[in-house]
Amino acid sequence: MSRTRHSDQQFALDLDTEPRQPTASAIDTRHLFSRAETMDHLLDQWQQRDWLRPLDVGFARLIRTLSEEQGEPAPPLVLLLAALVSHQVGRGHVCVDLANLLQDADATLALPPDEADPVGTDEDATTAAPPAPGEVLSRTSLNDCLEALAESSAVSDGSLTTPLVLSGTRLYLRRLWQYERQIADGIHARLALTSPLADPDSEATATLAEALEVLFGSRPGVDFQKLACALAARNRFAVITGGPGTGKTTTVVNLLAALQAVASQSAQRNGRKYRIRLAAPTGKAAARLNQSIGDATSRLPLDRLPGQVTLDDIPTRVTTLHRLLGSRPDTRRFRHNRDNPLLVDILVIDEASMVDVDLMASVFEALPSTAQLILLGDKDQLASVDAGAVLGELCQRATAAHYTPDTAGWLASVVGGTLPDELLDPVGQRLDQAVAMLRTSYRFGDGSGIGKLAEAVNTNALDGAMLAACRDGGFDDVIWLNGDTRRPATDETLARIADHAISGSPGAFRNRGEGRRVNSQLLPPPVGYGHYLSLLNNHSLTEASGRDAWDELARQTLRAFSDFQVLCALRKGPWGVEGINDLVARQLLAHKVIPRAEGWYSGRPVLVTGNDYNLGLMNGDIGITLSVPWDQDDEGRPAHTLRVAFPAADGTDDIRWISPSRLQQLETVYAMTVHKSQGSEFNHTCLVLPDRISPVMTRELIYTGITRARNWFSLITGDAGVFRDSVKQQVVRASGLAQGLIEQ
Ligand SMILES: Nc1ncnc2c1ncn2[C@@H]1O[C@H](COP(=O)(O)OP(=O)(O)OP(=O)(O)O)[C@@H](O)[C@H]1O
Repeated sequence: MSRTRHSDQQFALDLDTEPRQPTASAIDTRHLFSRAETMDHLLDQWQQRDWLRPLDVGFARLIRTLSEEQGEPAPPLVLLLAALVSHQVGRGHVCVDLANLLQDADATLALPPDEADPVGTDEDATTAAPPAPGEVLSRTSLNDCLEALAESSAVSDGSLTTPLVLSGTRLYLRRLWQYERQIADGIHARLALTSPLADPDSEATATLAEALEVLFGSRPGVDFQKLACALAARNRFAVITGGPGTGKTTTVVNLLAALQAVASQSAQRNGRKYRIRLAAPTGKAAARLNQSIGDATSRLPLDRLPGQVTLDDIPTRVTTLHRLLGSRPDTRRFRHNRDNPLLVDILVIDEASMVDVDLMASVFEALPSTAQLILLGDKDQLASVDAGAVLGELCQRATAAHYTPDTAGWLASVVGGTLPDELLDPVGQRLDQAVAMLRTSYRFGDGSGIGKLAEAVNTNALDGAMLAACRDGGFDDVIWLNGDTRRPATDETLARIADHAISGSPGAFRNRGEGRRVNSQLLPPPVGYGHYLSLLNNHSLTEASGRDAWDELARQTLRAFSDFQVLCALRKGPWGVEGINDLVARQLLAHKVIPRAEGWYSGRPVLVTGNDYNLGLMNGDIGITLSVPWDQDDEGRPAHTLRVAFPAADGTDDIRWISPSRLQQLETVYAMTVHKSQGSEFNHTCLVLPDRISPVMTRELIYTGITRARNWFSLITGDAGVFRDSVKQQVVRASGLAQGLIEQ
């Protein structure tokens, strides 16, 4: 069978086609797999019900057109699978594993969606409901699918430029297959590079061991931070994963200091230090890392390290990945790529769980082939918004480590100590030897409810005792405001959320949240949004105040705003971000702490929802609207105007003031989705869960929501059972990255 190469441009056609007019005829299921028109009709009906996006159906249609142009009409089964793989990509999967799809289509596809019209209750009684995807797929088999795909000119194993790629039983959109390959190749090539540090008897290894001894000292048992440093130093690609406060930042700063010590002693490098860059996926995450990197760097015992390592050798500026790679307006292509690589020897990416396959592939493309890449992140957090779960997949085996005897021996000579047997594996894979998991949280002490609750959620151990402790004041730092009511009245609960959002309900915490110490520091009691608004409403600045004074007020207000954040699982409805934003704004207006509840007003907090390269704003940036006296009235006197204050993008303490009229994509942010909160941390976080479960409410989502709280966590549920049930739901994203690394 001949196959023709299609240009990439053809595949990039705008697939977001207009939906076709509804067709009233019933689907003749006998011809589903023999007539493309019948399959087309079925896909149309699924689209009309919002089960599929126009993009998914458009993609299937494009394949049909391209195949017909080749004189080889695509089998209807291929059209079906094309639409479904596109649907899955929209849900964050990199591919569809056909074996899983055929085994349990409903669960794999989450179709029909819960909120859609139930099948069989079509409003138009003359129209029979279309069969659901699960029912359609039950009429075929894995073999049929593989055969149909093998015969289609739209499919190849990737060696031809076809819109679909089949790898084993995994079916990909070509673009995503390419990203995955690029990542796997980049990792594999780096893991195959030999380093002088791999030789336990080399001078470089002796310097590394000496530096690690200075930085960490020796302690009984395994020091996982020291171990992580050693492994990451030895490999050109490494992952350090750990929950909140397990010392990822501390570890990486020590690692960079140790590597600079090795570089400065290396004859090969002639004393040249490494060029190091630090990056994070969002501005918010970059700003947070800036702060903690700065703190950790200032504690380095540089004078005791081997070599001449100075503060200048450890970068403290963290940039966003988009900025690092050189994003350009109106194109997805970055300035830095294979032809124009980054000038860097070591790149550290924090919050790597948020990086999707597309962006990660761009990182590998822009990195020089020998540059070292270190990923930091929490493997248990929600995966990226767009397709892929790169960090999660690379860390699949992190808990049990799987270190080989060779790695264990090397670690013993560099780090000291003996690894426990349960972390050893004589047949551990190459990647395992470059992954380290930090296991002790220094942020949450032993008594911390936030730490305990997060762990219980993560390990699916949310038992009655834990729920009772949250409900009945068993912890200093956790409250479940309405945990005593199984199914509270919606109005009452929403009113409670509104009150809580203003005050933070310190009275509901033990001792009103007073007198609590964390790491011997006395904490102020928990607050709500009333806190930052009172700062804003009671300042004493005037027209005569200089720009510095206004900058300082903005800084303080932004800091105070980050002391509290309501997080929602959902976007829409009364329990979602939209409903809660509206609810809180109305309550703040009723308390007269904001002048209006809609449009622009002093005190309005906003979240940027799309990158704006011209303004230098990134998706996820948060700003606060202030009334500033920088306008002039008709007589030339100073007049107040609204400006939105954003923290500087470069991680400095500067403030950027932007006129509201210039801001295009944004929303009010009294509430934000847990997804959007990734990479951020708030002193007090309130997680709102709705009154019924939905597929988006998963263990990862609840864990991410809880771990956004640094010191205080409150939970409000529309139905108590939803909390427990969400933790039982776990989503595994289909991808072939881990498999690809094994097969290389
Ligand atoms: N080995 C250690 N001994 C004592 N304290 C530590 C140790 N490692 C880290 N810490 C402290 O724990 C806190 C959290 O550390 P760090 O910021 O490095 O963790 P992280 O994993 O990067 O945190 P996050 O989850 O917020 O990104 C810091 O105050 C740090 O000083």
